[in-house]
Amino acid sequence: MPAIIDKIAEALHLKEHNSEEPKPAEDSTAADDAITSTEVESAYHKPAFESSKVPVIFVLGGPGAGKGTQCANLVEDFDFCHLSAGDLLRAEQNRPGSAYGDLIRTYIKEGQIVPMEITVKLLENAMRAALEEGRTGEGWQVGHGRFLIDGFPRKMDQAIMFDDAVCKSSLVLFFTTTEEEMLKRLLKRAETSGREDDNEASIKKRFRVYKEETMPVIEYYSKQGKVATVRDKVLRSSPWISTKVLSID
Ligand SMILES: Nc1ncnc2c1ncn2[C@@H]1O[C@H](COP(=O)(O)OP(=O)(O)OP(=O)(O)O)[C@@H](O)[C@H]1O
Ligand SMILES: O=c1ccn([C@@H]2O[C@H](COP(=O)(O)O)[C@@H](O)[C@H]2O)c(=O)[nH]1
Repeated sequence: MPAIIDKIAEALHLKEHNSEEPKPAEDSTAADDAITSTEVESAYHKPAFESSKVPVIFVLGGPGAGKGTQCANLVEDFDFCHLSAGDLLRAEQNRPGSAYGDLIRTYIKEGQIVPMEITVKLLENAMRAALEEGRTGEGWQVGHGRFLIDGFPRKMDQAIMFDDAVCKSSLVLFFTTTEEEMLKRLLKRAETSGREDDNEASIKKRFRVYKEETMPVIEYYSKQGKVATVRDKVLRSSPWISTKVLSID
């Protein structure tokens, strides 16, 4: 089985892994029983969803790296609910009566990152709605579900807010290719996408924001051993075939 599937299976608790095995209780002393203020605080500021019941996989990569394309494959393979942060923002932008429509439009056109409170709330609401839908399938039962969150977190503040307040992420799938290739793909996509940011000026701004704001997020999760990278040379050999057949380095 290719390594990427192992990583996903582990994130979905389908696979045995040793790192978080509960340790058998040892004889305790009064000192051992003391609780720290950090423990008390974290008990009162729990994320909305528990990662053991609701595994979340972030999907990151530059604009046009193929995140959305590969997510569609993973949905079929693993029964994920796929939430694209960009799609949720565009839906909110176009929702009649939205207080944030104009703000979101301006940020997207400029390739800037919308204030985190808006995006994190949209994601939390969408997750809650999916969990309450009564969906069936692998990983789905009352209070349980599995999510692929595409194009998020784009910035460190979002990553921390989501992990703390919504759900601790289990894995980051990182799709990477050259800027030249991404530009070519996005200009091609522009012929049909109707996206206001699929034009050369916006794309260049998105590349800059990606390097300055999103790469540090990938490094942050990488240091935690949570990143699985899929490189373009692997993707290119089978671009339309499920990630199932791909390997990672
Ligand atoms: N491996 C690939 N080889 C060639 N073209 C691809 C490949 N993957 C995706 N594409 C095409 O490139 C374009 C961008 O892909 P996609 O929308 O999946 O990227 P994305 O990373 O989700 O982009 P964005 O962040 O801008 O939403 C699409 O038109 C898609 O059909
Ligand atoms: O967390 C996010 C995700 C996206 N945005 C804005 O949306 C556009 C388009 O995102 P795609 O993932 O390419 O659909 C992005 O350039 C940002 O402006 C965001 O602000 N926060």
